Formats: sequence, structure tokens, C-alpha cells
Amino acid sequence: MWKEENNSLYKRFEFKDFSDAFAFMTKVALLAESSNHHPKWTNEWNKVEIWLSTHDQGNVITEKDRKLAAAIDKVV
Ligand SMILES: C[C@H](O)[C@H](O)[C@H]1CNC2=NC(N)=NC(=O)C2=N1
Repeated sequence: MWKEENNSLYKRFEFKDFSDAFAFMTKVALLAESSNHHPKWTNEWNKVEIWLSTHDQGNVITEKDRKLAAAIDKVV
């Protein structure tokens, strides 16, 4: 479930190991490039944390963030 936190959509993902986490990140990177909308994220071994906001609109949550969040949920 994505949470609204400090004007961002936030979600934490956990995988079996680093390889699965990085495979997920690779898919998200491709989604981000094709929509020209990029996550702020961290990765530590099997965990990936993602924050989505729209800088161009002054760092607020917009439809672009909601669309990317929905697309990310589909590639997990
Ligand atoms: C110039 C370029 O279109 C912008 O910087 C894009 C790139 N990726 C982006 N990603 C995110 N998350 N928010 C933005 O506002 C944004 N803007």
C-alpha cells in the first residue's frame, strides 16, 4: 500500500535477496525512463524504498506519481 508522506507517495518493497531486488529496480528504471518520471529510492540488499513526487510542480503528488505507482505495483 502506497502511503502519502511529506508530499510523496511512499512504499517499501522486500524481496528474497539482492538479485530479486535489483531485477525489480531494473524494471522500474525502464518504466521511469519511458514515462520520464523518476523515483527517489534506496536499496539495501533485499529492500527497496521508493518515494514519488513531481518536482516540476513544486514537489507535490500528481497524477504522474499515481500512474507510476500503479505501474510499479504491476511489475513486482
Ligand atoms: C526535465 C525533465 O523532464 C524533468 O526533470 C522530469 C524528469 N523526471 C522527473 N521525475 C520526477 N519524479 N518528477 C519530476 O518532476 C521529473 N521531471
